Amino acid sequence: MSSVIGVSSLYLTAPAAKPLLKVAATAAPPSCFCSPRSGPRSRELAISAVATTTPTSVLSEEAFKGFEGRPFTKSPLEEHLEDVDEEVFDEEDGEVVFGSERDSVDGDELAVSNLGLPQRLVNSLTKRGITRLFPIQRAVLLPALEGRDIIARAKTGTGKTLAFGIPIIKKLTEADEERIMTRQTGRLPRVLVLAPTRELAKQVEKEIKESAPYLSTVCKNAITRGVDVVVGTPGRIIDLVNSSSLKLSEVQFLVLDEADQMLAVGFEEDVEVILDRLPRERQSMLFSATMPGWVKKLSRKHLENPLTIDLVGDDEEKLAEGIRLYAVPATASKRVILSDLITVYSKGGKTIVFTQTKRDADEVSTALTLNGFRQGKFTVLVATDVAARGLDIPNVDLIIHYELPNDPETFVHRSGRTGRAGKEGTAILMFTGSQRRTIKSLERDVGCRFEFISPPSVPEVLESSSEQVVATLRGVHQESVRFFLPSAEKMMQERGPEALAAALAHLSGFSQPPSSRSIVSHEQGWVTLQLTRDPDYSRGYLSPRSVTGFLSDVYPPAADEVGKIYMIAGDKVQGAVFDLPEEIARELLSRQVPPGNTLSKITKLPALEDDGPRGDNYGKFSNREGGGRRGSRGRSSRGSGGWGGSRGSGEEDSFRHGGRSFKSDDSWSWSSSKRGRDDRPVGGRRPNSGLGSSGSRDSSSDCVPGRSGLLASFEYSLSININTY
Ligand SMILES: Nc1ncnc2c1ncn2[C@@H]1O[C@H](COP(=O)(O)OP(=O)(O)OP(=O)(O)O)[C@@H](O)[C@H]1O
Repeated sequence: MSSVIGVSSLYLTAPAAKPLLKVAATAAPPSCFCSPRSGPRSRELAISAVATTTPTSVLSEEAFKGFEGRPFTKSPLEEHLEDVDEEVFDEEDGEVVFGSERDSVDGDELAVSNLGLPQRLVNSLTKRGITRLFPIQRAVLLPALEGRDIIARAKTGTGKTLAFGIPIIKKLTEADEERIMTRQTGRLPRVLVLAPTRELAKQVEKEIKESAPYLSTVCKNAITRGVDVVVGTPGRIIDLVNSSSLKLSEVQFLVLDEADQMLAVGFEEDVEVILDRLPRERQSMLFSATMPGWVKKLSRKHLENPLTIDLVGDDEEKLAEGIRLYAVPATASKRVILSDLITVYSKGGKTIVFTQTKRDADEVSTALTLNGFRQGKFTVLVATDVAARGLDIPNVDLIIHYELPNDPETFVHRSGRTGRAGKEGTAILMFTGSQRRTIKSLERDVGCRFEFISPPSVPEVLESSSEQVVATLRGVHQESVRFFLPSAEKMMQERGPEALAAALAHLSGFSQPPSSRSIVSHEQGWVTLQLTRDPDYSRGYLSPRSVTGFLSDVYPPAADEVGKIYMIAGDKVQGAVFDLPEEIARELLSRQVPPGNTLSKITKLPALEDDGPRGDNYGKFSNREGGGRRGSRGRSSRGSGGWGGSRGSGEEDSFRHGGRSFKSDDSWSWSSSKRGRDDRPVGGRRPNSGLGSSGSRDSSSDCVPGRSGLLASFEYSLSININTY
């Protein structure tokens, strides 16, 4: 987990060659400096706000409004920093500010009303419930107001949009107020925000519009009417520039949102063309989860002396806090398990189910529908990875990875659709037996831990269904209730509380008694048994063959009917689990078993041994440079070392995984032949295939208005199953 747990401060690493650090220091207790991150390559400074200056740039007083009363004196640590040997810093990376999402500042220092922001901006932020800055917003604000170019990274859902939005809006608003500018029609845009997908572009537009309704922000149209902020995908922006509908000559602020994703969806050329056409005098901010070679090259060429702000770091968990992680084996009947997971874990709230391809999304959403999930039980969006990045749908409670993501970034972004803006959420990974090792890789890459759970048992599903139905009943209108009162009273007289229980059972979809169900295959009418053997009584290890032998000794029909036998993982226990038809299991359990053997019906699966080669594409696809396995490369020895890692732009997309070395193209045919049993399509589709093969252009088409519009837009590329109460 995080190496900075319990340290509520920002960490600053600075090149000693640039010692002019100015620190708004609240002297941090010495313990703050004892982070394990301290190492030969970095020095850390605990501060509550940081600004840097170079000999040629002077901090404007304005930038520090709201931080009055905290003089810019050198802290003892800052003085120490100035004595630090130059060699310990990586000159190439320039100035880097590390921090943590856990950073907290007491008091009202981060209250938006105390930051010297224009009153109009404060009012609209407050109206939206945004009263205090989040850590990334705090970290970006001061250097951005100073005019620095910035490269930044923070976890999902932590408010990156307003991190660049607030300083830019402040500057635009003040410029307008100073000039008492009449809002000319036909004025040219001063801000250009590039986003990798139209959904994300639309969302950024919405966020800026709601924060500064007095500015004119457009996603694609109305440009001729005069505009302050233009947000779009590179493809769309290029089209507009080429058709002379958009002129970039007045752009003062450029934002590249999800820069690494631009690369992944094939926008690199468009981005470069656009950047070449922008005025050189401008401020640029680049947000990126990873730093593949292309992004590094881009920032070297187009950003000036950028300040890097990294609130994720190499060692920390890459997921936002507040996301509970579960992994559930789904050896068969995945869709049934999916339905049960949603029932039990969504608690009636919003769920997003991620699949890898549109076809799978279609199938899953159809299956959910067929399973009767249009009864208003829950709200589910089934989506491919195109929805994984950036989408800010409020209050999503549950993410289900119906199929394993191809790389750690996709996992982080999919999961990050919940647990946003400091809220809690749950992400569940469905895996098959052969994917157990991939989960270990994922844990290592993302720096997270899964709790392994069993598919929900029938009683769990019943209980959750009942709770949800009860919650739904609370929403039934009094007027309607009135009509049913006479019948209810009559039933209560006849059957007492049972009458209500029957109604709940029916509404939960359990009019018929629930039959037993295997927790391995989830098949109805089957149960799962566990056999364990005391090593003192046995010669040699338990194996599937010896389990069958045991069954034929105890009750031969059981040996004939037994399903696939899974061995329990670990050296301590010799055991196996297997499915049997309910009747046969009952008979078997009534028989005497040889001493040292224990046979029981189970409702939770123990950890099982791997049972074959990986059945997934984890690590085989990735952003062409930045994603994939990086563990052993460069200085980030763990996790997404693409950020600041040493992987050069010239490297090919080959990476090691689990002892095997893949090259994307070669590995495809290898994987195609292996994947049949996984019930997934074969062929050379990349993870973003929801966009189509020419995904980048598709994604740059028109934006869709509003939240409902946003969801509706997925109908072009994704399947949706949205149920509302
Ligand atoms: N200071 C704040 N206080 C409360 N809510 C905020 C604040 N800043 C942003 N938010 C809200 O938090 C949510 C997440 O913000 P945003 O979409 O910018 O996150 P993000 O970091 O860009 O996430 P992702 O990496 O997934 O794209 C949004 O609904 C936004 O309105």
